[in-house]
Amino acid sequence: MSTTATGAPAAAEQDWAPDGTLLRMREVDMHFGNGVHAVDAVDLAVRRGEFVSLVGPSGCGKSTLLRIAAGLESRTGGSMHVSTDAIGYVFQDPTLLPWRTVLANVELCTQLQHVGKAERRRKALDAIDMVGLRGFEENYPSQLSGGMKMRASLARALTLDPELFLFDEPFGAIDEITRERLNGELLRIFRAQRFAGVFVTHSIAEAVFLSTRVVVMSARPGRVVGSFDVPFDGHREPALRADAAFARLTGEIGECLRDAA
Ligand SMILES: Nc1ncnc2c1ncn2[C@@H]1O[C@H](COP(=O)(O)OP(=O)(O)OP(=O)(O)O)[C@@H](O)[C@H]1O
Repeated sequence: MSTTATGAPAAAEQDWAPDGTLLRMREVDMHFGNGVHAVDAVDLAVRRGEFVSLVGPSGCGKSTLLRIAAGLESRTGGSMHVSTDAIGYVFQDPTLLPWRTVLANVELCTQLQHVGKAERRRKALDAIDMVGLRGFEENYPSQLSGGMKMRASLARALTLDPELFLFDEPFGAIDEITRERLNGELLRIFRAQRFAGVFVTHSIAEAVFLSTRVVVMSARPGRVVGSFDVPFDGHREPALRADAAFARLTGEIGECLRDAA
């Protein structure tokens, strides 16, 4: 999917991302019809193999930006290029269908894409394996914990083999220990798949632990006010959170966030 500033398809730009940039926003603006100016001239570029977290005060337009990137919302200004159709989206709510088992929920997206039965079963079982839900295929959502529901939601998105993976605060409602475990598992999946990730969170520690870069947004209308490269290598262990360099970086980002609020 590649669009111009007016939203029209730009066929000539199909191969526009030779450097692996899968998402590029330039001066993206969002004015809602009710007069809310949510996003103000945001520049954001994310390459394959980059995991970028967005942090910012509540209501600064983080979810709006993700929705624009996914094509769920039309920006009112600026330009955007998304150079893949393989987009995964994980919402804050796991959005599982209560009458379907874990396996049937995870098969839903590929089923909607008319992927053949054997292939979608294989993809679903692979994804269930990847998120650590093996053995729970026949359970219904009501039989799962919050963390397990989120794993199922993640697995469903993984079946699409996303090249651009968008996460809207997926672990916000999950207890801290489970959240840390899920962070480790998401990092492992990212290392294996090397998609381009954009992750919205209110937790600076989560952003630093997961990301290659953390982008700080101002209060509404959201502008980018800071961008911090995360220097740690991909093999991050939970103990990293106690590291002095980790604390220094979260401190700097926190300061930027306080100035931006
Ligand atoms: N469809 C809409 N119509 C009108 N206003 C909207 C719409 N969607 C979001 N907004 C407004 O746009 C602003 C940004 O909302 P958004 O959900 O993007 O913020 P956020 O940074 O993700 O917030 P939070 O961190 O609390 O989840 C808010 O003031 C919100 O009320």
